[in-house]
Amino acid sequence: MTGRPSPTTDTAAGGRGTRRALPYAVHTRGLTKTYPGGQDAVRGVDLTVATGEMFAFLGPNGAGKSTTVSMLCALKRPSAGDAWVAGANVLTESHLVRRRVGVLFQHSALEPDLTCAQSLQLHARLHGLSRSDARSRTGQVLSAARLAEHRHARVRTLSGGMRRRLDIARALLHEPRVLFLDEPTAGLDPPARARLWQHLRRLREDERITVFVTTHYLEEAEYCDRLAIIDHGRIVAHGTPAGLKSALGQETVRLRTSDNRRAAALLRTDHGRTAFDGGEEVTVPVTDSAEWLPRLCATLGAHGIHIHRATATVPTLDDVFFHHTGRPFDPESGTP
Ligand SMILES: Nc1ncnc2c1ncn2[C@@H]1O[C@H](COP(=O)(O)OP(=O)(O)OP(=O)(O)O)[C@@H](O)[C@H]1O
Repeated sequence: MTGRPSPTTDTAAGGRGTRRALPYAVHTRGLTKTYPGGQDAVRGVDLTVATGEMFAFLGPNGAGKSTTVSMLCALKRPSAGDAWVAGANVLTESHLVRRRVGVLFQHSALEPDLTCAQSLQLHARLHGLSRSDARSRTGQVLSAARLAEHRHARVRTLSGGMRRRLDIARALLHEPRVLFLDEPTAGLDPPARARLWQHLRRLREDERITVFVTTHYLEEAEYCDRLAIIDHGRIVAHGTPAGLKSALGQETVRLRTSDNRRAAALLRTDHGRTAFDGGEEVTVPVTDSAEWLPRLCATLGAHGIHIHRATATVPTLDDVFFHHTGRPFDPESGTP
């Protein structure tokens, strides 16, 4: 890979004042990671994330999200392929990559017994900031995190959501260009998750950074400009949430019947539809539910299957996942 021109070539030295507008914050080609022992965690990932985007990397547990993030942050070495992040190559310019990215992993890196300000100043010093710069940058990131009034509170006394905001503040201390967050909402209740997303959107505007978030919550991917779905180490779909859904050109008919298993089998054989028995209901992707709903119900009625409930819905990201993988999205199901 050495010597190949980077699609995000950046000759600026770094630092906010000298940043150049790069077309891509992240660009990968055939990015691959095979762990010792033969575990193929990431299998030839091609990905582009535009500068300034809020990007979601969606996949079930074990799909390869954390491994990809680690390679993009130059913390794990790819087994094959190329990747550039914020204009630097992860293999040949790993020191630049590490300087230009902020990363938040699932476990907090903060010292529970220090105060918020002490902990951040310590990390700022670890990034090489002078004592006075560390103090002033700590003040800035605490304000951006809406935690200025908690600066003297001990880290362990913060709520889960506040702690995550403080973790994000820590990742922003050295003014990264790309912020990677690995499942930032894990362990938070739904209202705290919604507040954290609001916070991320505000930060993206205020700090003018690219935000790359991994998640296994389908609804969180909806908050992003674009997303990629990873499954068993491969990208199965990428695009805007609306684009991915409309590309299906489908609505979903949902039927609760007296015999879902038989109903799904009948719709497959009689109508050639992809009918899935999800236990509670049968789902059938169709192009026009107004046309298909009566036809499907008539077929089931003719075979003596009673319909308790029939509804039609526009596509969801769940449907997108199903379309590309042939199975419903289950956060726990990704391990090869
Ligand atoms: N250090 C390692 N050695 C061997 N296998 C690993 C290692 N780290 C991860 N794996 C395996 O690689 C695959 C991808 O793991 P990874 O953690 O990247 O997935 P993930 O999508 O981030 O999952 P989660 O949502 O559970 O964090 C899994 O099968 C996992 O068991």
